[in-house]
Amino acid sequence: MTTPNTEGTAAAGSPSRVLVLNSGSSSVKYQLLDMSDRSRLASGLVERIGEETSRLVHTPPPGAGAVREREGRIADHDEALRAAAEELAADGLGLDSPDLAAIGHRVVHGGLRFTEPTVITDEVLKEIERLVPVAPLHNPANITGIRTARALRPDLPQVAVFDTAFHATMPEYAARYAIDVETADAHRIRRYGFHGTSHAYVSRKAAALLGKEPAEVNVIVLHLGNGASASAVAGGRCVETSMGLTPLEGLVMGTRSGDIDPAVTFHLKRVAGMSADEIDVLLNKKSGLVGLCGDNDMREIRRRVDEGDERATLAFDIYIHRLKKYIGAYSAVLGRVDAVVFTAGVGENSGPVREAAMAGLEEFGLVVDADLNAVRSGVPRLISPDYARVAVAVVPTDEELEIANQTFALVDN
Ligand SMILES: Nc1ncnc2c1ncn2[C@@H]1O[C@H](COP(=O)(O)OP(=O)(O)O)[C@@H](O)[C@H]1O
Ligand SMILES: CC(=O)OP(=O)(O)O
Ligand SMILES: [Mg+2]
Repeated sequence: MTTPNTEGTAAAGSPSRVLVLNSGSSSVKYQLLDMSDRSRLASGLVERIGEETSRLVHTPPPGAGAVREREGRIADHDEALRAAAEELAADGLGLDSPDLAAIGHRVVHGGLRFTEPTVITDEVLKEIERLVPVAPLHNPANITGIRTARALRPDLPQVAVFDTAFHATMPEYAARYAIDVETADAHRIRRYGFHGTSHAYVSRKAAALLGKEPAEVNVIVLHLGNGASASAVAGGRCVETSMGLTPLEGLVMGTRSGDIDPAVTFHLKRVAGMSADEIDVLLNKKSGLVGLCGDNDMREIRRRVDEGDERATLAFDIYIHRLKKYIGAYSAVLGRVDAVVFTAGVGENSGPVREAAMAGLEEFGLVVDADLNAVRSGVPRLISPDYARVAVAVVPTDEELEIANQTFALVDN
Protein backbone atom coordinates (compact mmCIF):
# COMPACT_ATOMS: atom_id res chain seq x y z
CA MET A 1 0.00 0.00 0.00
CA THR A 2 1.41 3.42 -0.89
CA THR A 3 1.59 6.11 1.72
CA PRO A 4 1.65 9.54 0.12
CA ASN A 5 4.78 11.46 0.93
CA THR A 6 3.95 14.58 2.90
CA GLU A 7 7.57 15.69 3.18
CA GLY A 8 10.39 16.42 0.77
CA THR A 9 10.12 18.26 -2.50
CA ALA A 10 8.70 16.09 -5.27
CA ALA A 11 5.63 14.84 -3.45
CA ALA A 12 5.12 17.84 -1.18
CA GLY A 13 1.46 18.73 -1.33
CA SER A 14 0.77 15.95 -3.84
CA PRO A 15 -2.97 15.38 -3.93
CA SER A 16 -4.07 12.66 -1.54
CA ARG A 17 -7.85 12.74 -1.64
CA VAL A 18 -10.17 10.44 -3.55
CA LEU A 19 -13.86 10.98 -4.18
CA VAL A 20 -15.81 7.73 -4.57
CA LEU A 21 -19.15 7.53 -6.35
CA ASN A 22 -21.36 4.48 -5.92
CA SER A 23 -24.32 5.10 -8.22
CA GLY A 24 -27.23 2.68 -7.87
CA SER A 25 -30.38 2.54 -9.96
CA SER A 26 -32.11 5.21 -7.89
CA SER A 27 -29.43 6.38 -5.49
CA VAL A 28 -25.90 7.74 -5.27
CA LYS A 29 -23.62 7.13 -2.31
CA TYR A 30 -20.51 9.31 -2.22
CA GLN A 31 -17.49 9.53 0.04
CA LEU A 32 -14.46 11.79 0.10
CA LEU A 33 -11.44 10.07 1.65
CA ASP A 34 -8.02 11.30 2.67
CA MET A 35 -5.75 8.50 1.52
CA SER A 36 -2.82 9.58 3.69
CA ASP A 37 -4.62 7.98 6.64
CA ARG A 38 -7.66 6.44 4.89
CA SER A 39 -9.95 8.72 6.89
CA ARG A 40 -13.41 9.71 5.68
CA LEU A 41 -13.65 13.47 5.24
CA ALA A 42 -17.27 13.70 4.17
CA SER A 43 -19.93 11.39 2.82
CA GLY A 44 -23.49 11.38 1.67
CA LEU A 45 -26.41 9.63 0.10
CA VAL A 46 -28.92 10.81 -2.47
CA GLU A 47 -31.92 8.51 -2.62
CA ARG A 48 -35.20 8.19 -4.52
CA ILE A 49 -33.67 9.95 -7.54
CA GLY A 50 -36.35 10.75 -10.13
CA GLU A 51 -39.17 10.84 -7.58
CA GLU A 52 -40.84 13.86 -5.96
CA THR A 53 -39.53 12.72 -2.59
CA SER A 54 -35.79 12.65 -3.37
CA ARG A 55 -33.59 13.16 -0.36
CA LEU A 56 -29.95 14.10 0.09
CA VAL A 57 -28.24 13.40 3.40
CA HIS A 58 -24.75 14.87 3.75
CA THR A 59 -22.33 14.11 6.59
CA PRO A 60 -19.64 16.82 6.91
CA PRO A 61 -16.17 16.13 8.32
CA PRO A 62 -15.98 15.25 12.03
CA GLY A 63 -16.35 18.42 14.10
CA ALA A 64 -17.58 20.47 11.13
CA GLY A 65 -21.23 20.61 12.04
CA ALA A 66 -24.35 18.54 11.90
CA VAL A 67 -25.64 16.21 9.19
CA ARG A 68 -27.49 18.23 6.52
CA GLU A 69 -30.58 17.11 4.63
CA ARG A 70 -32.31 18.32 1.47
CA GLU A 71 -35.73 17.10 0.41
CA GLY A 72 -37.47 17.50 -2.92
CA ARG A 73 -37.20 16.24 -6.46
CA ILE A 74 -33.75 15.46 -7.84
CA ALA A 75 -34.48 14.52 -11.44
CA ASP A 76 -31.54 12.30 -12.36
CA HIS A 77 -28.04 11.16 -11.45
CA ASP A 78 -26.49 14.23 -13.07
CA GLU A 79 -28.48 16.53 -10.79
CA ALA A 80 -27.73 14.27 -7.82
CA LEU A 81 -24.01 14.47 -8.33
CA ARG A 82 -24.10 18.24 -8.81
CA ALA A 83 -26.06 18.56 -5.55
CA ALA A 84 -23.46 16.39 -3.79
CA ALA A 85 -20.68 18.57 -5.22
CA GLU A 86 -22.44 21.67 -3.81
CA GLU A 87 -22.60 20.09 -0.36
CA LEU A 88 -18.91 19.21 -0.49
CA ALA A 89 -18.11 22.78 -1.61
CA ALA A 90 -20.06 24.15 1.37
CA ASP A 91 -17.62 22.23 3.60
CA GLY A 92 -14.66 23.73 1.73
CA LEU A 93 -14.13 20.35 0.02
CA GLY A 94 -15.33 21.25 -3.49
CA LEU A 95 -14.43 19.25 -6.56
CA ASP A 96 -12.21 22.10 -7.72
CA SER A 97 -9.79 21.32 -4.86
CA PRO A 98 -6.15 20.72 -5.89
CA ASP A 99 -6.03 18.07 -3.14
CA LEU A 100 -8.21 15.75 -5.17
CA ALA A 101 -6.11 12.98 -6.78
CA ALA A 102 -8.85 11.07 -8.57
CA ILE A 103 -12.51 10.12 -8.67
CA GLY A 104 -13.29 6.41 -8.26
CA HIS A 105 -16.51 5.03 -9.71
CA ARG A 106 -18.27 1.79 -8.90
CA VAL A 107 -19.17 0.27 -12.26
CA VAL A 108 -21.39 -2.77 -11.95
CA HIS A 109 -20.75 -4.67 -15.21
CA GLY A 110 -17.25 -4.94 -16.67
CA GLY A 111 -17.98 -7.87 -18.98
CA LEU A 112 -15.07 -10.10 -19.99
CA ARG A 113 -12.67 -7.25 -20.60
CA PHE A 114 -12.43 -5.37 -17.31
CA THR A 115 -11.01 -7.48 -14.52
CA GLU A 116 -8.85 -4.73 -12.99
CA PRO A 117 -9.47 -1.12 -11.92
CA THR A 118 -9.25 0.96 -15.10
CA VAL A 119 -8.62 4.62 -15.88
CA ILE A 120 -11.65 5.80 -17.83
CA THR A 121 -11.00 6.98 -21.38
CA ASP A 122 -13.61 7.68 -24.09
CA GLU A 123 -13.03 4.18 -25.37
CA VAL A 124 -13.48 2.59 -21.91
CA LEU A 125 -16.70 4.56 -21.46
CA LYS A 126 -18.00 3.24 -24.80
CA GLU A 127 -17.34 -0.32 -23.65
CA ILE A 128 -19.20 0.31 -20.36
CA GLU A 129 -22.10 1.61 -22.49
CA ARG A 130 -22.02 -1.52 -24.63
CA LEU A 131 -22.65 -3.51 -21.43
CA VAL A 132 -25.89 -1.65 -20.54
CA PRO A 133 -28.14 -4.50 -21.76
CA VAL A 134 -26.60 -6.85 -19.17
CA ALA A 135 -26.83 -4.36 -16.28
CA PRO A 136 -29.84 -2.25 -17.24
CA LEU A 137 -30.55 -1.04 -13.69
CA HIS A 138 -26.95 -0.16 -12.89
CA ASN A 139 -24.58 0.69 -15.76
CA PRO A 140 -26.67 3.67 -17.02
CA ALA A 141 -26.45 5.28 -13.57
CA ASN A 142 -22.71 4.56 -13.41
CA ILE A 143 -22.26 6.15 -16.85
CA THR A 144 -24.14 9.31 -15.89
CA GLY A 145 -21.98 9.58 -12.76
CA ILE A 146 -18.83 9.27 -14.87
CA ARG A 147 -19.98 11.85 -17.43
CA THR A 148 -20.93 14.42 -14.80
CA ALA A 149 -17.71 13.88 -12.81
CA ARG A 150 -15.68 14.29 -16.01
CA ALA A 151 -17.56 17.49 -16.84
CA LEU A 152 -16.86 18.88 -13.36
CA ARG A 153 -13.15 17.89 -13.35
CA PRO A 154 -12.01 17.09 -16.92
CA ASP A 155 -8.35 17.20 -15.84
CA LEU A 156 -8.65 14.54 -13.15
CA PRO A 157 -8.13 10.77 -13.54
CA GLN A 158 -11.46 8.94 -13.29
CA VAL A 159 -11.15 5.28 -12.37
CA ALA A 160 -13.71 2.51 -12.81
CA VAL A 161 -13.77 -0.30 -10.25
CA PHE A 162 -15.93 -3.17 -11.47
CA ASP A 163 -18.35 -5.33 -9.46
CA THR A 164 -17.57 -8.23 -11.78
CA ALA A 165 -13.77 -8.11 -11.40
CA PHE A 166 -13.35 -10.28 -8.27
CA HIS A 167 -15.36 -13.09 -9.87
CA ALA A 168 -13.15 -13.35 -12.95
CA THR A 169 -11.22 -16.15 -11.18
CA MET A 170 -14.24 -18.47 -11.23
CA PRO A 171 -13.35 -21.72 -12.99
CA GLU A 172 -14.86 -22.18 -16.44
CA TYR A 173 -17.17 -24.94 -15.16
CA ALA A 174 -18.71 -22.47 -12.70
CA ALA A 175 -18.86 -19.52 -15.10
CA ARG A 176 -20.38 -21.31 -18.08
CA TYR A 177 -24.10 -22.00 -18.45
CA ALA A 178 -25.00 -25.39 -19.90
CA ILE A 179 -26.37 -23.96 -23.13
CA ASP A 180 -25.18 -24.23 -26.72
CA VAL A 181 -21.56 -23.11 -26.71
CA GLU A 182 -21.65 -21.22 -30.03
CA THR A 183 -24.74 -19.24 -29.08
CA ALA A 184 -23.34 -18.46 -25.64
CA ASP A 185 -19.98 -17.33 -27.00
CA ALA A 186 -21.49 -15.28 -29.83
CA HIS A 187 -23.39 -13.21 -27.25
CA ARG A 188 -20.89 -13.46 -24.38
CA ILE A 189 -23.49 -15.20 -22.27
CA ARG A 190 -21.84 -16.52 -19.11
CA ARG A 191 -21.91 -16.00 -15.37
CA TYR A 192 -20.04 -12.84 -14.37
CA GLY A 193 -21.13 -12.26 -10.75
CA PHE A 194 -21.52 -8.90 -8.99
CA HIS A 195 -20.88 -7.14 -5.65
CA GLY A 196 -17.29 -8.31 -6.18
CA THR A 197 -15.74 -5.31 -4.44
CA SER A 198 -17.73 -6.21 -1.34
CA HIS A 199 -17.02 -9.96 -1.55
CA ALA A 200 -13.29 -9.23 -1.91
CA TYR A 201 -13.16 -6.76 0.98
CA VAL A 202 -15.34 -8.83 3.32
CA SER A 203 -13.57 -12.15 2.64
CA ARG A 204 -10.21 -10.49 3.41
CA LYS A 205 -11.54 -8.92 6.61
CA ALA A 206 -13.02 -12.27 7.65
CA ALA A 207 -9.62 -13.93 7.29
CA ALA A 208 -8.11 -11.20 9.48
CA LEU A 209 -10.86 -11.74 12.06
CA LEU A 210 -9.81 -15.40 12.22
CA GLY A 211 -6.16 -14.33 12.57
CA LYS A 212 -5.29 -15.90 9.20
CA GLU A 213 -4.09 -14.86 5.76
CA PRO A 214 -6.75 -14.87 3.00
CA ALA A 215 -4.80 -17.67 1.28
CA GLU A 216 -5.33 -19.92 4.32
CA VAL A 217 -9.12 -19.82 4.57
CA ASN A 218 -12.28 -20.85 2.73
CA VAL A 219 -15.24 -18.57 3.34
CA ILE A 220 -18.84 -18.19 2.23
CA VAL A 221 -19.80 -14.50 2.00
CA LEU A 222 -23.48 -13.57 2.11
CA HIS A 223 -23.91 -9.99 0.84
CA LEU A 224 -27.52 -9.27 1.76
CA GLY A 225 -28.53 -5.73 0.80
CA ASN A 226 -31.35 -4.70 -1.48
CA GLY A 227 -29.48 -6.65 -4.13
CA ALA A 228 -28.13 -9.86 -2.59
CA SER A 229 -25.50 -12.39 -3.57
CA ALA A 230 -23.45 -15.22 -2.10
CA SER A 231 -19.91 -16.18 -2.96
CA ALA A 232 -17.58 -19.06 -2.21
CA VAL A 233 -14.02 -17.81 -1.74
CA ALA A 234 -11.23 -20.39 -1.54
CA GLY A 235 -7.83 -19.14 -0.40
CA GLY A 236 -8.69 -15.56 -1.36
CA ARG A 237 -10.03 -16.40 -4.84
CA CYS A 238 -13.67 -16.47 -5.82
CA VAL A 239 -14.71 -19.93 -7.06
CA GLU A 240 -18.50 -19.49 -7.19
CA THR A 241 -21.05 -16.74 -6.87
CA SER A 242 -24.82 -16.61 -7.11
CA MET A 243 -25.37 -13.79 -9.62
CA GLY A 244 -24.93 -14.55 -13.29
CA LEU A 245 -25.04 -12.78 -16.66
CA THR A 246 -26.95 -10.05 -14.83
CA PRO A 247 -27.59 -9.28 -11.14
CA LEU A 248 -30.92 -11.16 -11.35
CA GLU A 249 -29.77 -14.74 -10.69
CA GLY A 250 -29.42 -16.32 -7.27
CA LEU A 251 -30.81 -15.28 -3.92
CA VAL A 252 -34.23 -13.72 -3.25
CA MET A 253 -33.65 -9.94 -3.17
CA GLY A 254 -35.56 -6.80 -2.26
CA THR A 255 -37.26 -6.52 -5.66
CA ARG A 256 -35.59 -9.27 -7.76
CA SER A 257 -36.73 -12.88 -8.01
CA GLY A 258 -33.32 -14.54 -8.03
CA ASP A 259 -33.39 -18.11 -9.43
CA ILE A 260 -36.42 -19.22 -11.38
CA ASP A 261 -37.00 -21.80 -14.08
CA PRO A 262 -36.13 -19.89 -17.29
CA ALA A 263 -39.27 -21.37 -18.84
CA VAL A 264 -41.29 -19.02 -16.62
CA THR A 265 -40.27 -16.25 -19.02
CA PHE A 266 -41.50 -18.10 -22.16
CA HIS A 267 -44.69 -18.91 -20.30
CA LEU A 268 -45.27 -15.27 -19.36
CA LYS A 269 -44.72 -14.28 -22.99
CA ARG A 270 -46.84 -16.98 -24.60
CA VAL A 271 -49.61 -17.37 -22.05
CA ALA A 272 -49.76 -14.01 -20.25
CA GLY A 273 -48.89 -12.03 -23.42
CA MET A 274 -46.17 -10.03 -21.71
CA SER A 275 -43.34 -8.38 -23.67
CA ALA A 276 -39.66 -8.95 -22.90
CA ASP A 277 -39.50 -5.48 -21.31
CA GLU A 278 -42.54 -6.19 -19.13
CA ILE A 279 -41.03 -9.47 -17.95
CA ASP A 280 -37.76 -7.68 -17.24
CA VAL A 281 -39.57 -5.14 -15.03
CA LEU A 282 -41.60 -7.91 -13.34
CA LEU A 283 -38.53 -9.97 -12.40
CA ASN A 284 -36.19 -7.09 -11.54
CA LYS A 285 -38.50 -4.60 -9.86
CA LYS A 286 -41.74 -6.28 -8.84
CA SER A 287 -40.51 -9.62 -7.53
CA GLY A 288 -38.38 -10.76 -4.61
CA LEU A 289 -39.60 -9.66 -1.20
CA VAL A 290 -41.66 -6.78 -2.61
CA GLY A 291 -43.46 -9.10 -5.02
CA LEU A 292 -44.10 -11.66 -2.32
CA CYS A 293 -45.39 -9.37 0.43
CA GLY A 294 -45.39 -5.74 -0.74
CA ASP A 295 -42.37 -4.69 1.35
CA ASN A 296 -38.68 -4.94 0.57
CA ASP A 297 -37.30 -3.50 3.78
CA MET A 298 -36.35 -6.34 6.12
CA ARG A 299 -37.14 -4.21 9.18
CA GLU A 300 -40.75 -3.83 8.06
CA ILE A 301 -41.01 -7.50 7.06
CA ARG A 302 -39.79 -8.62 10.49
CA ARG A 303 -42.25 -6.27 12.18
CA ARG A 304 -45.07 -7.87 10.17
CA VAL A 305 -43.77 -11.39 10.90
CA ASP A 306 -43.79 -10.61 14.61
CA GLU A 307 -47.43 -9.52 14.26
CA GLY A 308 -48.30 -12.84 12.63
CA ASP A 309 -48.75 -11.48 9.08
CA GLU A 310 -48.96 -14.56 6.80
CA ARG A 311 -47.67 -13.02 3.56
CA ALA A 312 -44.68 -11.46 5.28
CA THR A 313 -43.95 -14.76 7.04
CA LEU A 314 -44.05 -16.70 3.77
CA ALA A 315 -41.80 -14.10 2.09
CA PHE A 316 -39.32 -14.37 4.97
CA ASP A 317 -39.37 -18.17 4.82
CA ILE A 318 -38.75 -18.18 1.05
CA TYR A 319 -35.83 -15.74 1.52
CA ILE A 320 -34.26 -17.93 4.22
CA HIS A 321 -34.89 -21.20 2.36
CA ARG A 322 -33.01 -19.87 -0.69
CA LEU A 323 -30.13 -18.70 1.50
CA LYS A 324 -29.83 -22.15 3.07
CA LYS A 325 -29.73 -23.83 -0.32
CA TYR A 326 -26.77 -21.65 -1.28
CA ILE A 327 -24.96 -22.20 2.03
CA GLY A 328 -25.33 -25.96 1.54
CA ALA A 329 -24.25 -25.82 -2.10
CA TYR A 330 -21.22 -23.64 -1.39
CA SER A 331 -20.18 -25.85 1.53
CA ALA A 332 -20.06 -28.71 -0.98
CA VAL A 333 -18.18 -26.59 -3.53
CA LEU A 334 -15.57 -25.54 -0.97
CA GLY A 335 -15.25 -28.91 0.79
CA ARG A 336 -13.97 -27.25 3.93
CA VAL A 337 -15.56 -24.04 5.23
CA ASP A 338 -13.75 -21.87 7.80
CA ALA A 339 -16.34 -19.11 8.04
CA VAL A 340 -19.79 -18.03 6.92
CA VAL A 341 -19.87 -14.24 6.83
CA PHE A 342 -22.89 -11.93 6.78
CA THR A 343 -22.62 -8.43 5.30
CA ALA A 344 -24.54 -5.46 3.76
CA GLY A 345 -27.75 -3.83 5.07
CA VAL A 346 -29.65 -7.02 5.98
CA GLY A 347 -26.63 -9.19 6.79
CA GLU A 348 -25.10 -6.60 9.12
CA ASN A 349 -28.29 -5.55 10.87
CA SER A 350 -30.78 -8.39 10.95
CA GLY A 351 -30.17 -10.82 13.80
CA PRO A 352 -33.38 -12.71 12.93
CA VAL A 353 -32.19 -13.33 9.34
CA ARG A 354 -28.81 -14.61 10.56
CA GLU A 355 -30.44 -16.83 13.19
CA ALA A 356 -32.98 -18.27 10.77
CA ALA A 357 -30.40 -18.86 8.02
CA MET A 358 -28.19 -20.87 10.41
CA ALA A 359 -31.00 -22.78 12.15
CA GLY A 360 -30.75 -26.52 11.65
CA LEU A 361 -27.27 -26.39 10.14
CA GLU A 362 -25.50 -27.79 13.24
CA GLU A 363 -24.48 -30.86 11.22
CA PHE A 364 -22.50 -28.48 9.00
CA GLY A 365 -20.71 -27.16 12.10
CA LEU A 366 -22.74 -23.94 11.96
CA VAL A 367 -24.07 -22.56 15.25
CA VAL A 368 -25.04 -19.03 16.27
CA ASP A 369 -24.74 -17.76 19.84
CA ALA A 370 -27.96 -15.85 20.62
CA ASP A 371 -26.24 -13.25 22.82
CA LEU A 372 -23.45 -12.56 20.33
CA ASN A 373 -26.00 -12.38 17.52
CA ALA A 374 -27.97 -9.74 19.43
CA VAL A 375 -24.98 -7.38 19.70
CA ARG A 376 -25.27 -4.29 17.48
CA SER A 377 -21.90 -3.01 16.38
CA GLY A 378 -20.13 -1.56 13.37
CA VAL A 379 -17.01 -3.71 13.65
CA PRO A 380 -16.23 -7.23 12.36
CA ARG A 381 -17.27 -9.80 14.95
CA LEU A 382 -17.91 -13.50 15.52
CA ILE A 383 -21.42 -14.62 16.38
CA SER A 384 -20.62 -18.33 16.76
CA PRO A 385 -19.65 -19.88 20.10
CA ASP A 386 -16.00 -20.83 20.76
CA TYR A 387 -16.66 -24.54 20.33
CA ALA A 388 -18.21 -24.21 16.86
CA ARG A 389 -16.37 -26.00 14.05
CA VAL A 390 -17.10 -23.21 11.55
CA ALA A 391 -16.96 -19.52 12.45
CA VAL A 392 -20.05 -17.43 11.76
CA ALA A 393 -19.23 -13.74 11.47
CA VAL A 394 -20.68 -10.32 10.75
CA VAL A 395 -18.31 -8.10 8.75
CA PRO A 396 -19.54 -4.63 7.73
CA THR A 397 -18.75 -4.07 4.07
CA ASP A 398 -17.07 -0.88 2.83
CA GLU A 399 -17.27 -0.78 -0.95
CA GLU A 400 -16.32 2.90 -0.94
CA LEU A 401 -13.05 2.36 0.99
CA GLU A 402 -12.14 -0.56 -1.25
CA ILE A 403 -12.86 1.52 -4.39
CA ALA A 404 -10.81 4.42 -2.97
CA ASN A 405 -7.86 2.10 -2.23
CA GLN A 406 -7.93 0.58 -5.71
CA THR A 407 -8.34 4.00 -7.33
CA PHE A 408 -5.51 5.59 -5.39
CA ALA A 409 -3.18 2.65 -5.99
CA LEU A 410 -3.69 3.16 -9.72
CA VAL A 411 -3.10 6.92 -9.86
CA ASP A 412 -0.55 7.51 -7.09
CA ASN A 413 2.79 6.91 -8.77
N1 LIG B 1 -31.73 -2.55 11.11
C1 LIG B 1 -32.04 -3.28 10.03
N2 LIG B 1 -32.64 -4.47 10.18
C2 LIG B 1 -32.96 -5.23 9.10
N3 LIG B 1 -32.71 -4.87 7.84
C3 LIG B 1 -32.11 -3.69 7.63
C4 LIG B 1 -31.74 -2.84 8.70
N4 LIG B 1 -31.15 -1.75 8.17
C5 LIG B 1 -31.16 -1.91 6.83
N5 LIG B 1 -31.74 -3.08 6.50
C6 LIG B 1 -31.97 -3.64 5.17
O1 LIG B 1 -30.86 -3.30 4.34
C7 LIG B 1 -31.35 -2.94 3.05
C8 LIG B 1 -30.36 -1.99 2.38
O2 LIG B 1 -29.10 -2.61 2.33
P1 LIG B 1 -27.88 -1.96 1.56
O3 LIG B 1 -26.74 -2.89 1.69
O4 LIG B 1 -27.71 -0.55 1.98
O5 LIG B 1 -28.49 -2.05 0.09
P2 LIG B 1 -28.12 -1.37 -1.29
O6 LIG B 1 -26.64 -1.09 -1.27
O7 LIG B 1 -28.51 -2.43 -2.26
O8 LIG B 1 -28.96 -0.15 -1.38
C9 LIG B 1 -32.71 -2.30 3.33
O9 LIG B 1 -33.54 -2.43 2.21
C10 LIG B 1 -33.21 -3.13 4.49
O10 LIG B 1 -33.92 -4.25 4.00
C1 LIG C 1 -25.16 -5.53 -8.58
C2 LIG C 1 -26.21 -5.18 -7.60
O1 LIG C 1 -27.15 -5.91 -7.41
O2 LIG C 1 -26.02 -4.04 -6.92
P1 LIG C 1 -27.01 -3.40 -5.82
O3 LIG C 1 -27.11 -4.36 -4.71
O4 LIG C 1 -26.30 -2.11 -5.44
O5 LIG C 1 -28.32 -3.18 -6.52
MG1 LIG D 1 -25.12 -2.17 -2.20
